[in-house]
Order: sequence, then structure tokens, then C-alpha cells
Amino acid sequence: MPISKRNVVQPWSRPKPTKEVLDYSELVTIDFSKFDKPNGKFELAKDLAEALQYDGFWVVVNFGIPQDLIDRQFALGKHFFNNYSLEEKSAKACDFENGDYFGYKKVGAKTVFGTAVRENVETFNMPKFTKDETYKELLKQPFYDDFYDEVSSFSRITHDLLVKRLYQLFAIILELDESYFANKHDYDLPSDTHLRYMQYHPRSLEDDERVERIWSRAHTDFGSLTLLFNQEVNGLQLKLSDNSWKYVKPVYGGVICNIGDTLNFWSGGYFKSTIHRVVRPPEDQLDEPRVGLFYFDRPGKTADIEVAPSPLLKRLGLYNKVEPVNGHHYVRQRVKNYHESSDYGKRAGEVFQVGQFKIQDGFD
Ligand SMILES: O=C(O)CCC(=O)C(=O)O
Ligand SMILES: [Fe+2]
Repeated sequence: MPISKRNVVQPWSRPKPTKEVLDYSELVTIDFSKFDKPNGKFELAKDLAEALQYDGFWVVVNFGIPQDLIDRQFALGKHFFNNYSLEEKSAKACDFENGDYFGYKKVGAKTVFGTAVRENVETFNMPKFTKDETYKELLKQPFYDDFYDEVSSFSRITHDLLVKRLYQLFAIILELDESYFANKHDYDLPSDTHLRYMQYHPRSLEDDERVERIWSRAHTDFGSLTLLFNQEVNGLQLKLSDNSWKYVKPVYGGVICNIGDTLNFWSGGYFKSTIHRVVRPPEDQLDEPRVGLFYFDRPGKTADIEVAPSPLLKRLGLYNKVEPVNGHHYVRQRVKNYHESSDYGKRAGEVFQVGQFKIQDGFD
């Protein structure tokens, strides 16, 4: 039998860096080779506290996932989008009406900012790969028949080597038991956590101009922690506290990280839910789709959000007792609200709220 095209994965060829000079933000670097050294995690926690309180992105290096495994995931992402039929990809599609983000979102289904310009992103969100049957229905996509072992092991090592350790650092900063956040986000707890492939399709300059060159509107992420494996194609920007926008500089071998709304709430607002957007890349990086590899970590289904009983937050006057909100419920409502309509509006200044927890939705 001939080998079907579906099983031949082209090696990842990393896009070339841009020659354009861009206005980049300085990011805090967290070197995980120090994590297990004496006092190492406490020193890292000190550095990380800066990033969490102010502008919000930081970069983790030396976390222990070999670069060839990361490159293979980029290759698989590209392969998934380009070598499976729309029907195969859509075997489990995102169900935005129910805030269910698992599976495939096709490109161009919606318009942007009330214009006729179509949005340009396709997304594939993969659940956690646990031994139980929790996500069985979600794994019916043919892609898993071909690549289950590789994606499942990548998902788990990402959690073990990056997510878990970052939660430890957050807890150290807030002077909580080190397992405080890690337990609420345990890999084996059911949640909407997902490993994501994402592909942005370049649009004409004319279309981009009609939507202010925005490829993904300014937003905060909905869950607890987001990891963006280094992405060579520029476009991601960060909003600083002085309201300026700066590019996030690619760091080869690094993972760009930020926290989202649910951790912002747990920390009484002390950790900022990073405001970011994606704009049209430089002209010399527009010849191919922009492929991304992400890990979005979200609260376990039974985890309720309240302000963490942190001695630090208490001293700072940021602790207050509020009616808890289920973290899973919050994220589902947020996904639904963000994606449900047929146009991605700007929503500048709008506020999204569940219970007493609220966050600004759109930004200028
Ligand atoms: O594509 C990127 O660089 C960022 C995407 C993003 O912010 C998101 O999907 O939440
Ligand atoms: Fe985001």
C-alpha cells in the first residue's frame, strides 16, 4: 500500500528572523537550570515577581525539553492544518455556544471589527492525555490515530517541566504552600487545559489596513497560565503600563509565558493578566502562514477561585473574602462571550464579569 501523504511529515523549517528593526520590550528571563540548585527556586521567584506585577510576559529557558521535540511539534502543527481535510479536522470542532474550545476552529468563519474582512486564524486545541476516559470523545480526530503517542508525551512533559514548576514559583511569591496552585491544576484533574496548534494566514495589505493591521485583537488570556513556544515570526505585542505597545522578541529555545484572568483573580489582582495582541508581521515574514505552538493551562473542574489566603496579599491589603467562582465555569463563560458572535468586535473598555470577578475585555 502506498504511504498516504498524511503520514509523511515535513521537517520543521524555522522561519528566518526579520531584517526590520522593531521596538521590542525587555523580558525577564527565568533560567530553569537553577530551579533545583540550593536556593534556586527562591531566587527565580524573586525575578519572576517583577514580571508578574508589572508588564506581564517573561521567558523561561533551559527547561529541559529538547529542541528537536519542540520543532517536531511545529512540524506536526503545520502538517495537521495542511494535510488533513476540512472534514477530518472538523470531526471535533470548537463549540463556542457552550464555551467549549476543544478541537478545531476553521479560518475565516467570522468578520473583524464590523468590516467585511475575515479573521485569519485556524486553531486546533488538544485536551490533556490522561489514563481515564474524560476526553475520549475529543480524541476522535483522525490526527490522533496517527500521532497520539507524540502529542500525548509532549503535553505531559510540558506540564511537568514548565507548568508545575511555574505554579510552585507563584506560590512561593505569595508565601503559600508550594502546592497551592499546582494541586488545583493537576494534570490528572479534568479541566479545559489544552495544547494548541495555531496557524495565521497572511491577508492582503489592503484587507489588513481595514482592520488596523490586527491579526488578534488586544485581550487577556482566560485561564491561569499560557506558554508560547518560541515563535520566529514577529507580531505578538505587549501593552505596557504606560499604554504603549511593544513587540515581544523571539528567544530561540525559550518559552514566552504569561498569566491569564483566573490567576489574576486568585492573586487578588497582584499578578497582572497580560494585555497582548497580534499584528501583521513584517513584510519579509509574510510569505508563509505563521504557525504557533502553545499550552493553555486552565483550572481543574472542581477548583473554585477565591483570593488566595496569602500572607503577602494580607500585608499588602489585597486579600479580601469573596464569593468563590468555579474556575472552569468562568473560563467557559469567557470563551463563549469572546467567540460566540459572527464578528470579532473591538470591545474597547468593555468589562467581562462573573460573580465578583471582573476583567477588562477590549483595549485601544
Ligand atoms: O499568536 C500569538 O503569538 C498569540 C496568540 C494569543 O494571544 C492567543 O491565542 O491567546
Ligand atoms: Fe492570548
